[in-house]
Amino acid sequence: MTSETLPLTDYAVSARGLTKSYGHDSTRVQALRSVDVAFARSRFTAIMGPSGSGKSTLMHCLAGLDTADAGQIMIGGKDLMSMNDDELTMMRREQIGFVFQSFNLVPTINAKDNILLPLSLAGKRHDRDWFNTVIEALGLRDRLNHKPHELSGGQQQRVAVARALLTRPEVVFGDEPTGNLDSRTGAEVLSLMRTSTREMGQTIIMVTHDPAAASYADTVLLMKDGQLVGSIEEPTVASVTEALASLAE
Ligand SMILES: Nc1ncnc2c1ncn2[C@@H]1O[C@H](COP(=O)(O)OP(=O)(O)OP(=O)(O)O)[C@@H](O)[C@H]1O
Repeated sequence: MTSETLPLTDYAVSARGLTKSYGHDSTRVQALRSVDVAFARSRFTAIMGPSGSGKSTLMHCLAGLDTADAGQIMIGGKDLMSMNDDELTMMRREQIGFVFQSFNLVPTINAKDNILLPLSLAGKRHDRDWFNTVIEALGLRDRLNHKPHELSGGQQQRVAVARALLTRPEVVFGDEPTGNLDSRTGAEVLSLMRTSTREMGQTIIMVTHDPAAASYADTVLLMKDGQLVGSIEEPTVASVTEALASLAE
């Protein structure tokens, strides 16, 4: 079934007519121009495009971190735009995982407590079996008692990925998740993210500038001037690099 034929509720995340501008009058920038997009479950999608094309704005709106001016966003069958602040906070805590370039771990607590933090904040107990599955998959078993500064960059990012996966969110958003890692460590983290889509059914949406990172995704969406202008299935470094070059023309 192609993405066009699925009803919107069958997607982990979808948006229709998403529009967003910044500034006023002469400084006004149209960051998103009526974007329609849908992300099927258990898929790893990368969003790419030239600087200023609207990638971060799209991701921040989809994740409820920024507010679109108009349009509809559905996450797990729920309408994000109609939620009040409390509902949005709950949605972000329980249905959305985040992996940022800067890891964003709490420095004073160990890896295990960092991984459990979103559940602790929500006042929920963790499912031990799932915790063990995630820890084993990410190779973190012998690092759980270490504080972030006692871990390498790659290990810190694996802790952040584990934290994102632990709530079994509808979607994990990655914002240049390997931007601070060397290429070998980045490749390791990306493989683990891809494994989580294949073996755990996780849906992942990642913004990146790096064709090598994007080649781990199932699909690359291409943006230009606040619009989606194309997509690549089963991307390779070469096909992504070529597509980006033609966008820049
Ligand atoms: N807070 C803001 N205030 C004003 N303009 C903004 C703001 N955030 C983004 N913009 C503008 O909106 C447009 C889209 O920006 P966005 O950050 O989404 O692009 P991007 O594709 O993620 O860029 P990059 O690859 O450089 O991170 C740009 O023209 C940018 O200058």
